[in-house]
This record gives sequence, structure tokens and C-alpha cells, in this order.
Amino acid sequence: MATVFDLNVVYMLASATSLIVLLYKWVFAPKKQRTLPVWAPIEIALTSLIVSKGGLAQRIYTYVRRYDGSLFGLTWKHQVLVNLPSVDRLMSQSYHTLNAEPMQYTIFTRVFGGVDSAQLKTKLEKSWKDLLRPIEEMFLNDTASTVAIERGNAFEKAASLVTFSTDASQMKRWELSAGVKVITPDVPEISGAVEVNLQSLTRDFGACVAIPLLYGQDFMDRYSKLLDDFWRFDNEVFPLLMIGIPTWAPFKMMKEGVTARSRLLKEISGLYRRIDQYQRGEPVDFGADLSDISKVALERNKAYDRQGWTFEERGGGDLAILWGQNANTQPILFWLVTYIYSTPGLLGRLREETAPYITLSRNKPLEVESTDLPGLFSKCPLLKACIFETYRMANEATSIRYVARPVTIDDGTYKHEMRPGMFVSAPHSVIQRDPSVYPDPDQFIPDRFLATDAESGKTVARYGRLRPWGTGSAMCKGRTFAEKEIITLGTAIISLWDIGPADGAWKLPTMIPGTGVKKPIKDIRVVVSRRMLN
Ligand code: HEM
Repeated sequence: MATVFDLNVVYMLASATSLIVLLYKWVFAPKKQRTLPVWAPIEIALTSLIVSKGGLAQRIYTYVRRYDGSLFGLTWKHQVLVNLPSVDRLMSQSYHTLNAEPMQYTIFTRVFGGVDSAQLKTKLEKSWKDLLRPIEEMFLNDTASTVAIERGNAFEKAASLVTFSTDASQMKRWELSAGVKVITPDVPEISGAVEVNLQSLTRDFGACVAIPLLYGQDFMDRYSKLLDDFWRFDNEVFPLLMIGIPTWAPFKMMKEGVTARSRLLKEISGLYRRIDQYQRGEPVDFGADLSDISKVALERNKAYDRQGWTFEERGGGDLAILWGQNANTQPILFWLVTYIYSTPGLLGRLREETAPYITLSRNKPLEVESTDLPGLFSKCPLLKACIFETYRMANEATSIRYVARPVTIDDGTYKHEMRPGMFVSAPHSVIQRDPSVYPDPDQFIPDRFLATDAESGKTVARYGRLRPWGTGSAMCKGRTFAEKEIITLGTAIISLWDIGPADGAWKLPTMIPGTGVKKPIKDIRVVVSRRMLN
């Protein structure tokens, strides 16, 4: 009897063990699949939170994690590298070892509407470098990015940041979602005042300057819902899709966001159809004017064409670029403007610093007559420090790579062997609110990024440990343009406008995680009036 019982137990244990082994293999075993696990973004967010808060949660996590040292994560498939000292060196490995392309394919198919298939994967692999090259040529190259910024006419547009109009047909595009309320009308000698939603106004203003540089003015004018659709997609469905929530999930936010994405995809693929007609010398749909379309879009169309991308696929491929160009830059502009106006004394210091590089008209209303953009970009350390401090407060950059070949991570006293098939992520923002790195981390203190250059003795802004653009060879390809855009638009706004809180005192909104840059939980109501020179 006892033997039968023992055998039963043995059989049960054997079956349970086999089941566990099978399940383990199914969940954790190496697979050929080269997409980021859906739970990895949650693991990155939770790890960053737990590690920055410390305490019991961190002790438990440290105990149950799979590796030691700077590596956090429960499975071999994905590891989060927290404050790894050698992270820059590790991420600078060639793409044969650490590859960013599988991550891009993941976002492309999970978020930007690409339909996962072996053919699409091959198309992306074969086109990836040709699709990135034109972006590097326009957005990373120093001269080309300055030329692009000049073409954007930001100072001229900024003179109409608010038009003091209540008639939508007379308003500028960036005012349309800003809840404009005219408080006092604008007359020649006394500036009017309008109450607006600052986030909406600044981010749409930035998008209206940037998007035509990429896709031409006709695209903006033809697609009247572009900005609403873009922000709805970015704010509402991007994070949900990234963690694998299906597009059919029955809630309003998903439904509306997916509809907005469908329109974006349709409009961008329509644009690429027109670009294709234009390049082939065929009649262009609607007789659209494509004379100001960027070389980026023209070159990308040729790259898509070489690998036989359909126009629908081109729509998804370029939604990624439209998103990359705007999703971080415009919210950073909003936070920068908010911090400049709400930090006592800062506006005056910045107006003084930037004054030598802009000539203001003495006429009313105030306008910028001429600018010295190279001077603005290279000789305004305080403004740059303000932008760095804004990144520190609001930006959450992460570098995610696929391990394509075995690699050893050098982690001080530890050495970790990473095997092909896994993903590693470096959330660079973990230190951004650490008081041992940045004293008074919740205060906006731009001067912390200023230093004296040992050779020239001049004051310069230095990034230090901040990594807003990620790191390594897949670091942001739009960073030169983005920084110049933020400097230019920020300067244009502070030179021409006074902005104050609508209810008498600045109260900065709580920040909530976004898709890179944090969002305000609620927009801020402000009063905008013309700057009056004495
Ligand atoms: C403040 C604005 C911006 C921020 C904070 C930002 C940040 C980032 C970050 C953190 C990455 C990932 C880097 C990594 O994996 O290590 C990235 C990638 C990228 N960004 Fe930006 N970005 C900004 C603006 C732009 C602009 C204006 C463009 C222009 C189109 C752009 C294009 C790209 C592209 C193409 C990549 C992928 C690079 C690759 O995989 O090789 N970004 N960006």
C-alpha cells in the first residue's frame, strides 16, 4: 500500500515537474522571436520606480532578480541596466552585437500600424540604414539643421503666437485647441491679453513650425485634424499598444486613439503616393504643391521603393518619423517655457543673454527684425542649461537593444554573460531625481549644468551624467535639430511675449509618465500679453 502511495506521489511529482519545465521553456526558453516582450516596458518602468525609491521593495527585488550588480529583471529575456558604469561603452558596440533595429520593428508593428510578417521584417532590415541616412543628413548634421531651422521662420510665426482673435477662421492653427479666451483686446499702444492652455499652445506651435519642414505646408493644410490626431495617438494609445493591449480592447480611449491612428496612417500613405507621383513626373493627386517637401521624405520614398514597400507600409514607417520629430520636442518646449516664466528672475537673465543675437523692432507690435542663429546656438549657456534642466525634470530616455551576439557586460566586480536573443534596456532617467547626483532634485536649478571651461575660461553648459538622447550608435538621430528648434522657439517666445498664471500664482501641474517626456496631469491656464519694451 505504502509503495503504491509512494509511486503515485512520484508520478504526480514527475508530471508536475514536466509541466513546470514545459511552461518554463515556453515562457523563458530562447526563441527566434526578435520583438521586445510586451511586459518589458512595464518591467523598465517598475524597475526605475523601485530603484529610485529604494527601501524594502528594492531589497525584495534585489533578492528575486536573476543577475547581480547593475542588472535588474526577472527573466533572461530582458534585463534592465541600472546605473551601469560602462553603459556608454556597452551601447557603442556595433549593431552586429547590440542591435536597435528589432526594437524599431517592435514599435513599428505594435504601435505604428505595421502588420507583422516575414516580408515586412526583411523589408525593414534591408531598408533600415537607407531610411535613417536622410534623417541624419537633415536632423543630425549641424549646417543642414540650422538651414532647416531658418526655413521654419519661427520668429515670424512667433509674432502671432496669439492673435487676440476669437474667430477660429482668423486664428493661427496652434491656437485652435488652446481654449483661447480674450480678456482685453489688442490696441496699438496697450497690449491685449488672452487666456490660453499653455501646453496646447506651445506644443502645437512647435509642431506647426517643425512638420512643414519635413512634409511641406500642403500636408499640414490638407490634413486639418493632424494635430488633434497626433496628440491623441501619442497620449492615449501609444502606451497601451506598447504593452500589448489589443486594438479591439473595448474602451473609448483605445477606440478613439486607434481611429486617430488610422487617419494618420491614411494621410501619410496618401502623402507618399503623391511624393511617388511627383518623383516619377506623373500628375500629383489634388494637384498638390510638393515644392517644399524635404529631402528626407524624397529620399525615404526612394528607399521604400527599392524594397517594394506598399504605400500603407510607408504610412507606418513614416508615422514613426513624424512621432520621433514631435512627440518629445514639443512637450519639452512646453516645460521649458513653463519653467522660464515661473522661476523668479530667470526670464530677465535669459532675455539679457539672448539679446545680442536678436534684433527687436522698435515698432508696435514688437517683432524680431533679424537674428544671429549661430550665436544663439553657441553663445547662450544659460539657455542651454535651462534646456538641460528641463530634460532632467521631464525627459525619460531609455536605450533598448537586442543582443544579437554573445556579449560580456563589465559591471565592476561582476561580469555578466548576455546571450543572443535577449533584450537589454538602460533607463537613463533613474539618476535624474537622485539627490546625491542633483541636490534639491525637485527644484528647477539650471545653473547646476553651468561650468567654466578650463581652456577658454568661458561659462559653458555641460550635460554631465544626463543622457536625454540615449547612448551609443543608435542614439537619437534628430538631436541637433531638436535642440536648435527648442532654443529658437523658446527664444522667440520669451523675446516677444509675457506669460503669467491665470489665477495669480504659478502652480506647476503634477507630471505623469508620457511616451518619453512626462505630461502635465492637466494643462495650465495662463495669460499671454505682448512684451512691452521700455
Ligand atoms: C527633445 C527631443 C528629442 C528627444 C528627447 C529624443 C530622444 C530620443 C531617444 C532617447 C532615442 C533612443 C536612443 C537610444 O536608443 O539610445 C531617440 C531615437 C531616435 N530619435 Fe529622437 N529625440 C528627440 C527628437 C528627435 C527628432 C526631432 C527627430 C527627428 C526626426 C528624432 C529622431 C530619432 C530617430 C530616427 C531615432 C532612432 C535612432 C536609431 O535607432 O538609430 N528625435 N530619440
